[in-house]
Amino acid sequence: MAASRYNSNDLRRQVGSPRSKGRDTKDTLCRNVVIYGHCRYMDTTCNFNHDQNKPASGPSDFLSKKSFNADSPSFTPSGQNLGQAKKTTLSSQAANAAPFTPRGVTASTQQNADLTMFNPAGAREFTPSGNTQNYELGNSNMGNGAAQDNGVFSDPFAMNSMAPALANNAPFNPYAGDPSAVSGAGAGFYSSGGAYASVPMQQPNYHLYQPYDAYRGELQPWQRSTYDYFIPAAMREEIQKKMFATQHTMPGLPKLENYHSLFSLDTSHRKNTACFGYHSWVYKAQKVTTGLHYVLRRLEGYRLSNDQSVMSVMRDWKNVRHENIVSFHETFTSQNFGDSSLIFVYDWHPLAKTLAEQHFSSPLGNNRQRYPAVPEGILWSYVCQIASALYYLHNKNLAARCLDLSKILVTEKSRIRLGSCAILDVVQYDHNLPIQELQGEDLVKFAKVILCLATGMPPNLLQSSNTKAALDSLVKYSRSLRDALQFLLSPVAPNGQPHTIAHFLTMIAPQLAQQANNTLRENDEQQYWLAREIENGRIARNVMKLSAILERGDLGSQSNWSEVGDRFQLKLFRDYVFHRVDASGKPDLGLGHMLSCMSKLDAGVDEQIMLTSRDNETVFVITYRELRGMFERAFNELMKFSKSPGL
Ligand SMILES: Nc1ncnc2c1ncn2[C@@H]1O[C@H](COP(=O)(O)OP(=O)(O)OP(=O)(O)O)[C@@H](O)[C@H]1O
Repeated sequence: MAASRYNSNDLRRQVGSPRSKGRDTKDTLCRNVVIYGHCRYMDTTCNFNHDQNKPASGPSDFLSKKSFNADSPSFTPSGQNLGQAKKTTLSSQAANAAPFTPRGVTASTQQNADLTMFNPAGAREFTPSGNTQNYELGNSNMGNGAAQDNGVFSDPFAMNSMAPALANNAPFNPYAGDPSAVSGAGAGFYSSGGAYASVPMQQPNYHLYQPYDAYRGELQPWQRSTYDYFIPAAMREEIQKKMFATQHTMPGLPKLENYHSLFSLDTSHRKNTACFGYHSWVYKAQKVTTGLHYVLRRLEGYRLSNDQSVMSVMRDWKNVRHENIVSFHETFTSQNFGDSSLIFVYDWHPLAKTLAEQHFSSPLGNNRQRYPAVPEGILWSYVCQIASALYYLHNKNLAARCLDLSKILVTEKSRIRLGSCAILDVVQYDHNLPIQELQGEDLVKFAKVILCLATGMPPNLLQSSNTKAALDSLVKYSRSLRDALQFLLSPVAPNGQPHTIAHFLTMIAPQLAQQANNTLRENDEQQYWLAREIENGRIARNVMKLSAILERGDLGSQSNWSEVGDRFQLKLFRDYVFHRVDASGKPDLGLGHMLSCMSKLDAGVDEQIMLTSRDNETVFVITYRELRGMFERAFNELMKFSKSPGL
């Protein structure tokens, strides 16, 4: 077994100052006297000889000694319970190790570690100021436990790693704060390009929880702790609502050949036939073969007389893919609604609203009410997106045709998609109609959509009033917006050339640039939250695995499987991570502790933790690496008994 089981009483006995070796030191000249001329402990606790005239005797005289190690007198400052660290490496699996673990330990062992932590301030006096002695660097024991545990700890202050570079005997003081001295002292180690320029980079451990910088808002500490780990509540709510909307079902609707679980999306029974010349109904449905969700638009009572129209629409529209157009997939007829219906299948965009619903509180019908005008920033966003979609379609020799407030979809804040494309190409099929004419109509319809939103007039109200007068009334909007609408409404330029969407795009180039910038900013923000959720997803997976292992009782022929062997330590680890209590016995629900422990488990770092059984009778000192091995073994064992693919 990787970890050792100890009795907590044994451990407690180890806490405290290590004992002196009881060596006779009064003949040994105190090194502080040699280096500094005096020793501040001479009248108190230092037992060494402070009389320089008295000849040093015996082999312990440090002047004749080459090595500088933990046994040297001046490494034993009184008042600090550093004691004399053993030169031999101390394994984490030895019972005596835990209380003396100085660095890299977790909260549970930190209090004890404070006693043995190497304190640069406290050691200041031992910094050699002259070239009076050679350090045996490769062997040096700083008294801070850095060399413990077979190199498990990497101590940034340990000098072992610098030994080759400092072999030229130049004393190196890591606390001197003098970069030039560093490069001078260890020329082979540091490049001449700069004192720290070539310090070998430590590779980050990619498995540890490393979210981006903390949320920058002005929040209270208790709020921050939540915001620091998860996506904003509003964003999460929106995504959850979308998932919820996708799962909606409605009894009583027929099942079609390829689609089932229909759900009506219509918000009203009053349907107008203005768009297609037929009543149309909209359903969300799931495809039988793939389980994916789609939107079906049904034209009620439509009799297909010309197969040609359907063939040409399938050919032209099936491969139209643009971020501002609702993708069309297929069209078919159906008798399952009790009539002869023509059905068009589109992408499903959960929580989509039409522009009319968004700004005019649909249904429009014969609505003659005026609504608040839409702010110019949003209008420009719509203009740029619709223009981009039309540019794509016109370049493909297609026309949108169905540009209507009740058929353009909005998702999120102002994301636009042209919906119901391809329908008019079937129901008003005329292969002799010149496409340029339809594209010219697209521009005028486009202008009218924007004009409706800018004036707050529903389409029927706008139609009955003078378009020019409506345009002139837009005094609170910028000149460039009015010019853009004017351009779209006039079919030809003064030179007789027809206006095209390509010309229009050059006209609104500054707004397109602004729109692109807004999109990039949103993209950056989403990347930020995505990065955070990736970390959380990884941890959620491990929590699921751990829960699958623990408290499950028997497995195969082994009774109480999850309570014995490696699983026992995993159970104590679970307690350590999730069931902590503070000094007064109240639950400690710090998310930071949980996330950090779970990510260290995932990374299998060499950091040690102390796990204690609930009855305080058993204590384990164990590394995350060892726990990780147990975790994997236990889960793999579990998988052998399972038919499901696992996590
Ligand atoms: N592809 C889609 N994805 C998600 N929702 C959609 C999709 N297409 C339409 N919808 C939604 O279905 C609902 C009904 O759409 P519809 O086009 O019938 O609007 P309407 O206002 O009822 O228009 P009309 O009166 O002309 O039928 C709207 O809320 C719309 O947002």
